[in-house]
Amino acid sequence: MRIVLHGGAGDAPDEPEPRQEVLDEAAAAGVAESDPLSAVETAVRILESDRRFNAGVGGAVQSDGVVRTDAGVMLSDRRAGAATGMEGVEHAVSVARGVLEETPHICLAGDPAVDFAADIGVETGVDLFTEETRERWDAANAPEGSPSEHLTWLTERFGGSTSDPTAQVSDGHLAASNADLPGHDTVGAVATDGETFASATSTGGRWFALAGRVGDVPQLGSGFYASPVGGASTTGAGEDIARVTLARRAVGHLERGCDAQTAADLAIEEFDELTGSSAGVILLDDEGVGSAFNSEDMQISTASSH
Ligand SMILES: NC(=O)C[C@H](N)C(=O)O
Repeated sequence: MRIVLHGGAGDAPDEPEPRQEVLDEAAAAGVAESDPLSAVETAVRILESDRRFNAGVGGAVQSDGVVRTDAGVMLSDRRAGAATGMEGVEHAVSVARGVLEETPHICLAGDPAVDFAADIGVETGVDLFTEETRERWDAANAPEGSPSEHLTWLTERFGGSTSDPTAQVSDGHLAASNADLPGHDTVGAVATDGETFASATSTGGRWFALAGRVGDVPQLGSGFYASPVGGASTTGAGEDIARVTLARRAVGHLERGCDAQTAADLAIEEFDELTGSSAGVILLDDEGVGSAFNSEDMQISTASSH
């Protein structure tokens, strides 16, 4: 088994060493599994449980003061599952796996996704706040009121208009890093046993997004993708990642014959040109690993059992 993980693209983390240790521990636990889907699930679950990452516990808070989690998983044969907008679900990746394995669908959302999680034995009702995220939320003085009343307040904090692509081009780099808690970011993994690739990505989304916002992570081809030649997991400004279907784009470069590093570099170069925003990607193919980002930092870890 071979695996590569990322701990999110964003500002330089304030606790790089302990984060790296957790990433390395997750990679080691992943390669010990017997199939790629279990490898990515096991690795991502460890990261979801660590408060230093924006996934599961420690996830970003939406404009109504709720942490909602999202995840997606995909296999080389294009079976896929995702789950989004779940309150109180730490292990979104396991719900996404459940959607892949147990349903004829590729994505479940909101309260019904939480009910499905409970039905398949994924713990629900978990407090996803940490001391740090609680303090940050309390200091933000969110206004009471309807979603439209939240918009002025959140647009200032979210870092620019997300409905105006021109604004994203001019200040996308700022927008991506502005709102996120430094060093707390989306997590993802890609693994292979030499035959099948599995990709997984999990997140709490972006800080101060409008309640109900769904980013790239549970969108097939944006936050995650796999095909017979390899797999990808992305991180960064989700609206912009979705605009260019970054994970699909990166795997497309593998399909056209690029090695994993060239494919990752090309995908981020194109993303940068098209959106002016910030993102990162990890890729795995038969030969090796690729990773690229245009944010300040993106920690990764790789492990192999042979
Ligand atoms: N930090 C991240 O990677 C956030 C994630 N891509 C989202 O937009 O939901």
